[in-house]
Amino acid sequence: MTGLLYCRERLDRPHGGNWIRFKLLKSPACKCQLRPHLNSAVMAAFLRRMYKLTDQPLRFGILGAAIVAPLALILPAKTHPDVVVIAIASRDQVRAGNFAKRHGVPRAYGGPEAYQALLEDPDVDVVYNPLPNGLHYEWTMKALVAGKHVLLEKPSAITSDETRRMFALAEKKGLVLMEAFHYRFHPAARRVKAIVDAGKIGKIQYVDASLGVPRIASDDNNGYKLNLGGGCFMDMGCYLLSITRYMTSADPTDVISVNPTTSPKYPGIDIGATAELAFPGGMTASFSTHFRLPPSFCFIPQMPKAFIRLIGTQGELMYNVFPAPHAYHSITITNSEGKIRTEKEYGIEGWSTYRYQLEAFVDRIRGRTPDHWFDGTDSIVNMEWVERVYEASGLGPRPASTYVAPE
Ligand SMILES: NC(=O)C1=CN([C@@H]2O[C@H](COP(=O)(O)OP(=O)(O)OC[C@H]3O[C@@H](n4cnc5c(N)ncnc54)[C@H](OP(=O)(O)O)[C@@H]3O)[C@@H](O)[C@H]2O)C=CC1
Ligand SMILES: O=C1OC[C@@H](O)[C@H](O)[C@H]1O
Repeated sequence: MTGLLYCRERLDRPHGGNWIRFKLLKSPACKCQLRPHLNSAVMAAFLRRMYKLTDQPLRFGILGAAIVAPLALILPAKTHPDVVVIAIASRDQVRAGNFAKRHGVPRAYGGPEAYQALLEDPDVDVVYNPLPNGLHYEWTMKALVAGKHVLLEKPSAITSDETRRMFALAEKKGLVLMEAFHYRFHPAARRVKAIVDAGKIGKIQYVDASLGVPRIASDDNNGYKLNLGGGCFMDMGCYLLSITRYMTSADPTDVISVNPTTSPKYPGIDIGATAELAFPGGMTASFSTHFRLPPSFCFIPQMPKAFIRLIGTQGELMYNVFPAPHAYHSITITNSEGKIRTEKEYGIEGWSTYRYQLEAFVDRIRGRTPDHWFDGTDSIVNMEWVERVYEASGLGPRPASTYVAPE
């Protein structure tokens, strides 16, 4: 790190405010832009670390060599000056070693006791839990008992009772626990919320939201396994509930109908589902989600679908590609006269939804006020309505964890 030089340039942002861009001149690949109010604190931490003074960055450990881990944590961590990923644990020693090597993670725990060994590593401050849904509760509880903050993948658990217990324990232990609904932290989502909150499309009467892919990975994907908390509404429907609740600032009051698509190949699993839910004030929401969108005219593969459309008394808003706005998105507002306006809000260059999420999560751990935050109650309510959708679907509940946490 010796001889690193920095240059600062001030950038004018289209929606007000200035960003300071720091460039590590010897490392052109590592480029980050920092929010003005964080500049001094983050830069100070960065410099202290560089000169090997006091502040340790937060040291993350990952449970399971999950496919999503590089996208959701490893890559975002590279541009976060206060985060290092120091450990990976996998049930398989070779997988742990390969993951560590590929992603430059210094410690690899492998074998049947690997997850617990990572939790007992005193150098790990924070645990990222991207295990299959059915294991979220057990390993989050164990991580909290071990005194670690937890970034927990969505959906938070199998039942709202599990979610409630996890957040209660986090609170009791003074630890930060967050469900990784990354989409919420991106400026595009925040812009949509601001438009809706400002009443630009009037009072919301109807929401149409969809998340589906032509074919999710392989047949042995955990999404198809009931014992691991699989199911399309668990995996993708939870986003639709979450974004609808977030954008409308309202929680459902009833499940009107649910129609799951099933296959004898995957007992108890919805490979897709449509659902209609009631909200206060007569608002309704229609959700549609699919692991395998059927081809159009039986042979033309469908494009992935990922949108929320909010219809209000004075117009409507369509937010397209809400889970990955950093890759592409559009926010289209149609007013009551039929005039159409499209906006985009890409935020900081190179920052994905996951990078924004990491920023907020770390801010929270460090005692700063994140730009956006949502607490355990939000996750509990979301889980409650995922459960209710399954009850109404006829498929019944996903099997809850059998793990019994120590008193
Ligand atoms: N935020 C996002 O954008 C995304 C979030 N997710 C969420 O991340 C989580 C993981 O997703 P998923 O698709 O399952 O990821 P993976 O299929 O990659 O599985 C995650 C890891 O769980 C570990 N594992 C532990 N026990 C089991 C078991 N009995 N069977 C299978 N794997 C096991 C494995 O690690 P090992 O064998 O190395 O120990 C595996 O790599 C889910 O909660 C999902 O909802 C998923 C995709 C995107
Ligand atoms: O979180 C997710 O986002 C994208 C989906 O394709 C994936 O199945 C899901 O787990």
